[in-house]
Amino acid sequence: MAVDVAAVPSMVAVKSTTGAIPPRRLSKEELVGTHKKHLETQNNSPHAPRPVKQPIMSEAYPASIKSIRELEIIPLSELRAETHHRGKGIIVRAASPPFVGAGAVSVVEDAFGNADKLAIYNQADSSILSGVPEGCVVAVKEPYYKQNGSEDDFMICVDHPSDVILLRFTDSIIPEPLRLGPLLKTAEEWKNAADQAFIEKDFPTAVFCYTEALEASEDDASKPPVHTKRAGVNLILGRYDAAKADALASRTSAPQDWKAYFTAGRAAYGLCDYAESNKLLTTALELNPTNASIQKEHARCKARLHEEETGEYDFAAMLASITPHSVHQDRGSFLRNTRVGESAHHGRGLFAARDIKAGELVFVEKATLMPNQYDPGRASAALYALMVRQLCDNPSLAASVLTLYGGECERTGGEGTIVDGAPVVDVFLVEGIRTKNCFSAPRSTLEDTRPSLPDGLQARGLWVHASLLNHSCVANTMRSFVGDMLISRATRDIQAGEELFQQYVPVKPLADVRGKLFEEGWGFSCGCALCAGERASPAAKLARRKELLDAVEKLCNKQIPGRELIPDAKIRSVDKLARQLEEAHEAAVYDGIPRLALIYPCHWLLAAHRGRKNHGKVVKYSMKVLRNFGFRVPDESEVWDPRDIFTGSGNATLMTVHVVASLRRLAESYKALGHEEMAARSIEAAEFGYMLVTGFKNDLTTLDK
Ligand SMILES: C[S@@+](CC[C@H](N)C(=O)[O-])C[C@H]1O[C@@H](n2cnc3c(N)ncnc32)[C@H](O)[C@@H]1O
Repeated sequence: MAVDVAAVPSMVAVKSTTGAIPPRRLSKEELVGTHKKHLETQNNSPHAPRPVKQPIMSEAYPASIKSIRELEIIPLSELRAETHHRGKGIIVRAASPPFVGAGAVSVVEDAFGNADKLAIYNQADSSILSGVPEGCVVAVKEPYYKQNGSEDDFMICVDHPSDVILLRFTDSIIPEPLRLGPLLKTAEEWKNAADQAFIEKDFPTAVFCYTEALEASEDDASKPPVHTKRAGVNLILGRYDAAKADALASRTSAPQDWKAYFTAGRAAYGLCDYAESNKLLTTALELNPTNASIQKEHARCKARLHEEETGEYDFAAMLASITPHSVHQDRGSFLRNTRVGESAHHGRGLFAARDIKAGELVFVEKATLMPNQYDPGRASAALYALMVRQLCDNPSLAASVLTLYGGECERTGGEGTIVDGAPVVDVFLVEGIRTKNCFSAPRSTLEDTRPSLPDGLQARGLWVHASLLNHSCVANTMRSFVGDMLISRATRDIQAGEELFQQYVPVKPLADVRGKLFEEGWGFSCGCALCAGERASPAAKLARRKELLDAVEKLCNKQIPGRELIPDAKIRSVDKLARQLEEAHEAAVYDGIPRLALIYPCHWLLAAHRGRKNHGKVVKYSMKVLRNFGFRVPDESEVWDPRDIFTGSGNATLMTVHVVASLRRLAESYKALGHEEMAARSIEAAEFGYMLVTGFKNDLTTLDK
């Protein structure tokens, strides 16, 4: 089932019945009656988009880490309202087809003749439980029972996908009255049913039936072909861990084992484990050296290993390959310039594994998870849904994803472990990790710098390596995107062993506004050279800077002039405010750090003088803009080398596309003033800066298009 996502509002309403067994609940007939009406609506619009129920963190509760076999099985009649039944479980049979919306809602019955409603959320569409078939028996671990509207209307609400398990028909835990007995008897019958489901493209059912075939099989010799088939279906479903395990289980020590190694190699490739994939494909090739499919996959894998090793990418070709339907790049991640270590600022951080020169690649990382969803109303929910799905489908992901910082979210320590055959996935932890670690990414940063392309649409993604970077407003790395590839370059020379930082979000000019953003969004107080430096400035000075910046913004309408002629009087007014603002930056505090509040007025003056072809003034204000970003430039336009600003400005510079734009204006005016050499140097510096911003060498004229 396609998951088309949008956030779903919470329906929680804590009622007076909290903790009590409800005196009355809807009867089975009432439940079925209402359910049928819902099903009729569903049947009228079978392809309606399926929303995602994104967790509400204030309602967080941990996923069960117990096996159903450790829990006390209770009847539905013992469920208490608004209660998490710790230490308890229920076993129920679906007595209706599901109503499929944000979750799958079914009428269920237990072995004691009770009926109730069961709502299962957050199941991947690769799981049968995303649409609980009528007649199947499920166990719900440590269920939560909630009021659902009217006084007698309740439902069992399962948020964590691992809190519900589909029981095999032969499972001895199923109480007698719920037992149907196996629908099919022999392994052969199950295999045939699986083959049929496969033909009908019902892959989750095919996996279920192949699993039953393996369980029903009485001789080991008949199992390898079933493993081979289940491996193939798991590969289609993107369940790469299971596909690899099945493929390896299908080996028989015969030359035909090349198929097993080939499938296992493709599964390892799907997990982006190219070293493992290479090993498996090499073995496949040794067993079947002339097979063209293996040769092709092997060559592809080698190309990924080459990228991982060298950091050599054809970024322009990658960009050209992007279409609205395809943003994912088949590339390896180049991470060897960096290492993970303990940060003095917070938890883990990334460090330079060698000296890295300004402009060099720090790392290039393929997204661990990034849905092709750029709709602002859906991008976050899509990433959340993908994270949950992948953690269910590929338990090996837990090692990198679930160890990421999750904010205040409580952990039991059991997250990611396999219980009752499935990984424990706590949706609140997943959401906590998403909010603290995800990045927004345009389809391409280069395209995003075009003034004529103002859509500003961004997907949300998770890059597990990049998310280990701590924040600094004056970061020594800068990220850009080509599809789902994150490119990180050094904004200045970095020595081996130095901690690497990135800006989490564009930095706000006023220290208090900026600080609040970090505190509220990520729970930290920034200690970078800029923030620490500005803390030494008294509140009265900050208030003065705010007042003056407000005045300039109001006077100029927060716009930047184009080529139009701005009246002298207005230029003089802005100039006066800019000088006062400059005076409100104490020399002792701001020596060697950016003066962000001055960037807008200087940028405005640069543009206003450009409109009047006042080239000397354009040079002056371009240099001021650079200075205010923290770059070391002389006060006056003497002979100097703009190409040195990235390496000779200390460790407190701030890099954005506006630096590039100012360098271009500088070049233009130097040229108009006849300083050809200075113009050429400025252009070289602008090109270098544009490479930092966009991730690779690009033509500056894109900024005019
Ligand atoms: C994506 S994580 C960064 C990696 C993190 N240090 C870890 O151990 O996984 C984001 C969290 O790191 C912390 N953090 C990031 N930059 C920081 C800084 N400059 N100072 C203090 N804490 C910081 C904040 O708690 C933030 O919510």
